[in-house]
Amino acid sequence: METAAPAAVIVAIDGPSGTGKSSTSKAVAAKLGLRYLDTGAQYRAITWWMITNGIDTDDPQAIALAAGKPAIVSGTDPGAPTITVDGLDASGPIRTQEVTSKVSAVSAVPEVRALITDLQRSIAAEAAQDAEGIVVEGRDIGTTVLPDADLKVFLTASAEARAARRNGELRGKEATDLAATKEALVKRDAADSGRKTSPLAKAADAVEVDTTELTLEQVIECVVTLVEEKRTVRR
Ligand SMILES: Nc1ncnc2c1ncn2[C@@H]1O[C@H](COP(=O)(O)OP(=O)(O)O)[C@@H](O)[C@H]1O
Ligand SMILES: Nc1ccn([C@H]2C[C@H](O)[C@@H](COP(=O)(O)OP(=O)(O)O)O2)c(=O)n1
Repeated sequence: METAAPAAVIVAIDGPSGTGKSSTSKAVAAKLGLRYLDTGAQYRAITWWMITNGIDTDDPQAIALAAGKPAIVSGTDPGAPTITVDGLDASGPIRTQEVTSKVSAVSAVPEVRALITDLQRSIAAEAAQDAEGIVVEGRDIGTTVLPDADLKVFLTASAEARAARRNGELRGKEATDLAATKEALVKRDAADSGRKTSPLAKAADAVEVDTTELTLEQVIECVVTLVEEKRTVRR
């Protein structure tokens, strides 16, 4: 008797900055043969385009008018994720402090969210058709983008732990002051949680994992187990 191919699995991972979403999502997707989408990179990409095209990032109307202009393309291989804007590799420029400081304002504009949300849904639908599924990480994936995801995980960690992790990444490049990193991170979380349109929030049916005292490997293992449980139930 022929067995039907297992249905694709859709995993949503949300949480504040520095909780380990990107590292965990990439590793889980690689281990389980799934695709990977970093939605924060897409909001960073549109922010970078606004800055380089002279759009005032404090002017929501100007942002809304320009939102449809850049073509943002995400590559979803967890081993080598890519992001381009109008065909240009944006992976470096989207990580500057200038983009980080402006991304919350740009991503709060409803027209930006509508466009990027559509893009995210089409990437997830394609992965469900052509691959074994996808891990999508961000702020509103479980609540708004993919409310029917098979598994929703909400990662948390203390602000101190998150600031220390971020400083570990920045060391030797830009600022390394722990208090300043923590302040900037808390400010961004507050903006992302406080905006009107699909704020950073835990979905009611998400599994919350506090990563403060866990190693990255422990978090990855925890999420892999949760995905495998879902797959077993459905097979
Ligand atoms: N549980 C953990 N323990 C220690 N460091 C971690 C842990 N999870 C992630 N990190 C590190 O913290 C930094 C931020 O992680 P990242 O995955 O980019 O978080 P996010 O995507 O939530 O902003 C990275 O340098 C990563 O290696
Ligand atoms: N689904 C998402 C993902 C990110 N954003 C916005 C809000 C975040 O502060 C920025 C940047 O997200 P990103 O995940 O790259 O941020 P960090 O890796 O935590 O620094 O994008 C969003 O509004 N919705």
